[in-house]
Amino acid sequence: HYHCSTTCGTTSIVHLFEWRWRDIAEECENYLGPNGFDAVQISPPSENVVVAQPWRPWWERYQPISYKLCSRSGTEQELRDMISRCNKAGVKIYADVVINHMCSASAGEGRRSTCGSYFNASKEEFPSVPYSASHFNDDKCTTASGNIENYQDIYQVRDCRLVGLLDLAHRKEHVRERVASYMNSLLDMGVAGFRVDACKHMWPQDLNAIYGQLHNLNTEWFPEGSRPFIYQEVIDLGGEPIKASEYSGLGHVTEFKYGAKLGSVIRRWNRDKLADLKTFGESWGLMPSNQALVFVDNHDNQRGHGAGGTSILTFWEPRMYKMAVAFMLAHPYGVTRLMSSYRWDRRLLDGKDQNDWMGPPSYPDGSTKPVPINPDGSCGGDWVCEHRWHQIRNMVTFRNVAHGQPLSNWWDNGENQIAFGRGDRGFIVINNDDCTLDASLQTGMPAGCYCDVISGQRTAAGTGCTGKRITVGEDGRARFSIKASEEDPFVAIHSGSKL
Ligand SMILES: O=C(NCCCOc1c(-c2ccc(O)c(O)c2)oc2cc(O)cc(O)c2c1=O)[C@@H]1CCCN1C(=O)/C=C/c1ccc(O)c(O)c1
Ligand SMILES: [Ca+2]
Repeated sequence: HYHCSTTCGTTSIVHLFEWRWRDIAEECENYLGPNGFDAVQISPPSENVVVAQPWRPWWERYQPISYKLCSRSGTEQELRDMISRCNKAGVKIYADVVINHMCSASAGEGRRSTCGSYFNASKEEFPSVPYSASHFNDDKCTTASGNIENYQDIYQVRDCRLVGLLDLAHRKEHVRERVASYMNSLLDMGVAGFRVDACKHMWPQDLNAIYGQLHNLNTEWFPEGSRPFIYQEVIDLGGEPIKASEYSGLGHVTEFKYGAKLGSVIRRWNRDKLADLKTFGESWGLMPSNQALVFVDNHDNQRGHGAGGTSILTFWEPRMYKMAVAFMLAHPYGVTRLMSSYRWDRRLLDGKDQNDWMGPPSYPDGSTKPVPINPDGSCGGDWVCEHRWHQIRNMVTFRNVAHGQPLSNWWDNGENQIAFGRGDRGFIVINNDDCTLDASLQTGMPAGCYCDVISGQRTAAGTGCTGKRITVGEDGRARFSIKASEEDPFVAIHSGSKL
């Protein structure tokens, strides 16, 4: 209905990176469901190698040992419990699945794994799956080292080892069956979709064969015949022969150009300016909106060296970050994913963070710490919880309320002041100039008083605003005045924030 503040079109995914299953279950019930988040992307739930050097890096979870469901985030039972509780709270679970490879060839042998399963990397033996040497691509790879040496060679990129990771042979029926069985075990538990890791390194035809074996969603929570939502990680910033478009017929694809370009515009690099965003979308070389999974930053490129390079905005630069996230959530392009991070001891040296490998807040034994929620709703410890910042939370609601409405009433000053609406459901004004924005703008909204959801929101009683108040006249116009010095130099109103 008109004021569908949380249910009309839940549209945002939040990546609760490295969170434990028990904390995710709590978050679904206490926060994500009530605030209209669509889904949680969880870290890889499969058993992975325990890396000692560097000590327990975040990327150890991208080196599988088996498809047993025990990891740093918890046990299989805790995973099942979390999925059930989140589904009941109206929050879907999308699992990050690592199916291109197993662990590094140099990971040794023994039981240094999160479930204690035996493996022998040099002999390519993973008895808990089972995989053995014939299930890897050694005979297909043509490089001397067996590793990917040249990203311009599409055969190497698919059939050789990515940084030494044992490359699975998806052309073989046994491997396809094992991978599909792993994904089906998650679907049968109630998972609603997948973030498929490193898709650039797998052949579309093999992925198609695997996806074709996937079950429908569990009917305990989803309508009969529902299919998993799939979004594929393909790091394509141009310059490589492998394109995101090769995968878009199989499911959504991550659009890494989005965060890179948005970061450059908001940082005002290379004379990029906010007014240029009037045409943001396919004309910028991005993929069609209905294929795109978009984000400002992700778990890898927020550490500086990942895809998108140095223009990527992160929680380390909160003022620009909130502006970028607000723009992304207000703009109709793509399916939006929010990053929820932890802080680490960043140590920049010649532009590279020496500690970019650091894992989540943890105890001396390596186990991950819980996420404490403070009385004011922020997170304690080193958990950043960007998704709990009120500006971001309120823009998730904005996106839900504006779901399906077209971009409308664009205005800009030719520099770094812009405004645009979503039909008659929402309107946002952003000042990224060094001077005050002072303008009377056509909002397309019904006349009345609205609360700005960035500087505050409607009071619980719905009688007043805790932040700025915007009056829209009978002609749909409203006056906006935003100083360049404000902590958050942008204003947003929507039909759910009307008094
Ligand atoms: O220096 C590193 N890696 C080399 C540069 C990044 O290359 C990687 C890419 C990668 C990077 C850029 C591309 O264009 C591309 O096609 C692939 O994807 C991965 C996916 C995995 O599941 C596991 C990995 O170890 C990687 C990886 O190392 C450190 C040490 C090993 C892990 N790692 C890392 O930096 C780990 C990075 C990582 C891990 C998981 C991811 O999903 C991801 O996107 C990156
Ligand atoms: Ca591969």
